[in-house]
Amino acid sequence: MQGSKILIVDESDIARTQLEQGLSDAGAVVQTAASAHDALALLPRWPADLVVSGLPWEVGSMALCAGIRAAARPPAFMMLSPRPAAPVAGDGHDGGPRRAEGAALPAAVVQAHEALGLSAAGARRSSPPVPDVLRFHGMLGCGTDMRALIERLVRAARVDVPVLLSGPSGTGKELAARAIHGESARRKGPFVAVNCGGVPESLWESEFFGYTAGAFSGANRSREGLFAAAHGGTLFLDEIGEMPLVAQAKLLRALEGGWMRPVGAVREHQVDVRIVAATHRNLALAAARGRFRDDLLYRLDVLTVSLPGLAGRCDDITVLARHFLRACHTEMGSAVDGFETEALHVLHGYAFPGNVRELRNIVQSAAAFARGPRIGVWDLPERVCRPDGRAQGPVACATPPDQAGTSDLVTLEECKRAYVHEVLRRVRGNKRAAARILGIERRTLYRWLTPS
Ligand SMILES: Nc1ncnc2c1ncn2[C@@H]1O[C@H](COP(=O)(O)OP(=O)(O)OP(=O)(O)O)[C@@H](O)[C@H]1O
Repeated sequence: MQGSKILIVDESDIARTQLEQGLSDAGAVVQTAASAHDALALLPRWPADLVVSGLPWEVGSMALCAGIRAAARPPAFMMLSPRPAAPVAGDGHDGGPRRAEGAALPAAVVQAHEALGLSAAGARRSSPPVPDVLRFHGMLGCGTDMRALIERLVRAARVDVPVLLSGPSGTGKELAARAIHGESARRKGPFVAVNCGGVPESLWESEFFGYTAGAFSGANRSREGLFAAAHGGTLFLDEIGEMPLVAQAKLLRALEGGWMRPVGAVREHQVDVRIVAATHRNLALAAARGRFRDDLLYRLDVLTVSLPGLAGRCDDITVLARHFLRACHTEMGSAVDGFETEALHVLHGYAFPGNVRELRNIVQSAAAFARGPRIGVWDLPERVCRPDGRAQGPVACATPPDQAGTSDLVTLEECKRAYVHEVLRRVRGNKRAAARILGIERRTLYRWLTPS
């Protein structure tokens, strides 16, 4: 029932209200109509998973049923048996099917809904469709951008020259480097990764080139460096923009022909290593400012592959969120098995400054704290729902300079949505309580929550 879209059609206000409240409490998203005509007018705009009709067969239900069957994607149809006539003294049972009344009516619909196996279908239909998923050496995504990225990585893997991966933090640069290695002729050789920003300048040479016994005090034994460890394979230099200038000069020498000399050694060794480097910085700008060597940049910048930020890539967000949730099943034993449509909607609008890594963390935390079987808006971290967490759309990017300082302002509609989500989050998804706080009817809240 959770997330299923149900349209109730009944001429009686009382019956509609009873059903609406009972089914909403059971987790369904409910709309109502008083006649077959109104219902058929609503359905193209609001595709329901199930239509529940309390109209008599000849006066309404037959027309409704015929209209639904003509739809491109007909919802399931459930007809309530006729309302009992006014009781007649001494008439205990008329022999026909008895219609549940009062609180028993919604419960009977929920039961029938489940018996008909509509739950899963309903939930599936109310979520966005799953786009075709592309997988490449542990990378997931969909659409033309992902296809183009895979093609570029495959082409980069085929030629044995340095590759420079650029993109904001958490976009999958290390994953892409592993993919290039795994797809290349060097795949049987080692893949050695190092974060250049994490190696102190004083240790750089011994870390990368190794040292001989007695090269310095404490060097009792010789030790091979990262270049030697990557011989025959790929050396991944993450955050190369953070490398000290002195180290850059030494790296350049090693890249020219693969020659390097361990600290304390007399002779140079030649190693066969392919370099894949990554950065979140603009290296050309860093070079222009004298913080990165031009000649090293030219040497590295033979093939470049840029990885895009996650914000606004709705299909990828859906695919990745589901992928990380599946991982939570296996790694954390989480029983949460999906997302409320609205939660995905909120994720689609979030700016994701930490990109895919942040999405993974958000899903893990939501799965750990979720109260229901599916992740709802109220399970997402607060920052994701706040207006200042929203991705800046093309309109904001196009803000003219004389309006500088206003690009973080959102529309009234965005502000309303964010506030509604915040209220829902605080009341842990209780829509009755949220509607009370917002001062609106529950059906208005449902309408706001239904993506147009
Ligand atoms: N396309 C993707 N499919 C699946 N997982 C991904 C994808 N992109 C990134 N990830 C996951 O996101 C996390 C961050 O990825 P990764 O470390 O490769 O990013 P990065 O760009 O190298 O980050 P940084 O610049 O901070 O080092 C990892 O857990 C990675 O598995």
